[in-house]
Amino acid sequence: MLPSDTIPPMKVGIVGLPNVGKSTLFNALTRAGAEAQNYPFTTVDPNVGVAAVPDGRLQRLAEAVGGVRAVPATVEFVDIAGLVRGASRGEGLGNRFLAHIRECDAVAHVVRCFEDENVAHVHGGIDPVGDAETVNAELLLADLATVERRLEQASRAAKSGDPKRRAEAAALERLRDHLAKGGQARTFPEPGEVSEVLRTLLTAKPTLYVANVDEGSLAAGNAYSAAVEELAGREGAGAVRLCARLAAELAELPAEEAREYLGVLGVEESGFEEFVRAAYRLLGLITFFTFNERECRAWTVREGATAREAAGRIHTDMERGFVAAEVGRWEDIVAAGSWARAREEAKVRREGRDYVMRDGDVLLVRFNA
Ligand SMILES: Nc1ncnc2c1ncn2[C@@H]1O[C@H](COP(=O)(O)OP(=O)(O)OP(=O)(O)O)[C@@H](O)[C@H]1O
Ligand SMILES: [Mg+2]
Repeated sequence: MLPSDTIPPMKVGIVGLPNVGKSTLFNALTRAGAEAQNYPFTTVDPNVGVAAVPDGRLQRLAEAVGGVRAVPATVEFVDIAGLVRGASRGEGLGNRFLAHIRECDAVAHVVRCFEDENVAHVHGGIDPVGDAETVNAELLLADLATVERRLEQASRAAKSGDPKRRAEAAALERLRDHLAKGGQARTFPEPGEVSEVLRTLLTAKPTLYVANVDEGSLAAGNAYSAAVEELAGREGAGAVRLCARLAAELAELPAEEAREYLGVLGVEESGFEEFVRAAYRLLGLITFFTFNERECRAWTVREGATAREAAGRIHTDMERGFVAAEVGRWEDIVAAGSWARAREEAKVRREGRDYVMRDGDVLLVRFNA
């Protein structure tokens, strides 16, 4: 039986100006030890790493189903080189990183919200909204160029008089005007008309702003992070607050020590757990669980996935030979203390292939190999 490695992992690209903390965040996420240094352009080739999705339910479920090993779901992160003004014209490392962003399913946009005179800022002062706009302007210009090219092709095709082609050209024209006025593709009001080109646009990607604050501002935020949250609200993007440096340091400590340190700062988490969860929500992903006598595992599927599709996440053979599924809720299994007990209590249902999975479902697949 082959694992279903045909399904690409969800990929989140980490973008932002140089020296704002992207690689530091990446390290915290993946503990991959990507080089984080106090000078711009430390990162030239994107680092790709896999992060476990923090999920407090998993450990409890693993205990209930027999005290087995807990295996978390994962998301892939790509640490992309710092973006500078002129990138859309190929300045700095221009086109290279625009291409890297294009390959991602979502974008985490890191903005500097910490003051530290030892860390150079590429444009002088701390100005997270201005920084974000600099990066966004480059992404927008790149998108505008893409749409202009498509519009040119569509206009030529529309000369034939084919009404479908003409409608397409008209929609592209409206999209171009939207971008030219500074609107991100994400907020274009008629996405249905241009869905194909939208898939290739950088500003159409689900975006999460990451306000990278100093340790002391983690609990309550600061004026910079508040401004970033407001910006995100205006743009239909998400926002989280974290301290990348702290998260990276804590990733190196034993769990108990890390918890104590966070307690001193008055927070439960360094913000990085919330970041992964927010990225997950942003992508419209949900988690389901499976278990056997060796391990209890969390899996990722898109919202709306059916039981059969979920089975395909585990093994292509399970999808192909799918017969039925037994489905329980994680909290019922934990409350019952075991799967067998939950079944006795009628907390486990039999479902067919078209059952729509819910976040927190525990799935046992019956299939013909
Ligand atoms: N929250 C924070 N508070 C203080 N310093 C921080 C914080 N986050 C990151 N730093 C520091 O900022 C510097 C730059 O970080 P990092 O190398 O991660 O930036 P980068 O965005 O990846 O830069 P580049 O675009 O050059 O690759 C490092 O010295 C790092 O320790
Ligand atoms: Mg870097």
